[in-house]
Amino acid sequence: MKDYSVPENHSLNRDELRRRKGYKKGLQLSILLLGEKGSGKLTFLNNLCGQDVSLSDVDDSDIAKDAAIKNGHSIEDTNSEYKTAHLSPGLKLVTKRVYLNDELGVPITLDVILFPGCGDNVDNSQSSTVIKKYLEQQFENVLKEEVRIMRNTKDTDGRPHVCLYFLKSTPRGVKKFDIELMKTICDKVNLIPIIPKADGLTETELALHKDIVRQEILRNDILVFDFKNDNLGETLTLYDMDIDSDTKISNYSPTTKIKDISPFSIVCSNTVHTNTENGVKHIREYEWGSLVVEDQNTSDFIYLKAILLGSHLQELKDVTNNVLYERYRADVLTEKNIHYDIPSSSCIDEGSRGSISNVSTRRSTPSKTLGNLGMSDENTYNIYKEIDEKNKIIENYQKKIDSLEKMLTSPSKNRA
Ligand SMILES: Nc1nc2c(ncn2[C@@H]2O[C@H](COP(=O)(O)OP(=O)(O)OP(=O)(O)O)[C@@H](O)[C@H]2O)c(=O)[nH]1
Repeated sequence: MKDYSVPENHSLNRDELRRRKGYKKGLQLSILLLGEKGSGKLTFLNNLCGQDVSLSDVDDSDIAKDAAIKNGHSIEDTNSEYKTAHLSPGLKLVTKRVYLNDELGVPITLDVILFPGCGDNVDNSQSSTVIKKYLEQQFENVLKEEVRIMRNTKDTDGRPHVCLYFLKSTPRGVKKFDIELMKTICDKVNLIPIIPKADGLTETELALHKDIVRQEILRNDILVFDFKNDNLGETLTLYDMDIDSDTKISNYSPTTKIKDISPFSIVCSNTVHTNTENGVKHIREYEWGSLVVEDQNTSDFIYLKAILLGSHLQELKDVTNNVLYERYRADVLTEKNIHYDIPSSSCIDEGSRGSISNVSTRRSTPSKTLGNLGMSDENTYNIYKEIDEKNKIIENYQKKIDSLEKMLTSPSKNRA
């Protein structure tokens, strides 16, 4: 497995780093934000995007809604009333597409998915199931599209590439509901736990809460996105930033491993401060003074932003597609008794590293077709039937083309 940490004697320039991380291609990211009401999701989103992301003007063409509704679950899609999720019990689904002008001049399309009401109801027992089904539905959509002759994977791909899970600090540690939900979805989406509103905690409390979250994650076998040996220096270089060495109490250095600072503790704010020198900054004001959200010593916010929109954007997508989806795909096809060859050697390319190791699922030519399917599996049967029919049509056309070609190559014979 490749080690992406920067060797001590070689500092990568920006171009090399961009190439390594595939920074230039595929700058679209889908983010799922989970966490109880008031945990700071929307404020974080505003700060991440550098703009006011209003969720009240969500348009109907949003990516996730159809899949969830088709799935037959009681997700009530909502636009303007998501703020009242607590009044009308249930789980809602809100999606939003935001266009970002990335600071390095590369535009990014951010698809945001939220489930207002998640964890806020008196009875939350259905939330985990619904969200899991929703994620599976996204995988299923891609799988169905893949076997079609005329594929349109771009428009049917609603898979979130990362789930930021907001874990508010409580005197009793992490809530049982949050643990259960993280456990349920962690093999379907790259999970990154977040401690929001870190300004409400003293340094000791924050360290303790980080520790508790880490322990709960380990104890409950929750798979979180694995940053391997990636370090902050590399991540910040991509954002044309260095570790702020001027500051009095910087806990981090360029060689600090990202995995060592997770879960990310963040401070966010909706108060915007614009000045010509530093551009748009967000300020959190207190009686005793103010904090700049984007400052490195305020919280882990700026590191998280650089990771999501820079250094790890492509990797989050690669792991979603090559690890999480491939595993789902292998599971589904095995369950449906479709004997695809699954070689024992791993095919996850070197760049596609992630939280789930030991996944060895390679797509290869199907070794069996229609005749091998269990007839009870109507859906799969229909898909393959459709393929067979389309293949026949193509064969007929091919025959016609062949005979036309023959006519053209021997005109004299035909004329005679
Ligand atoms: N002190 C402090 N307050 C914060 C922080 N982030 C957000 N808030 C405040 O917390 C409140 C709730 O924030 P939201 O961003 O609306 O939270 P949310 O999770 O989107 O809530 P819902 O939309 O109701 O699900 C707002 O008043 C924010 O200003 C933070 O880092 N520190």
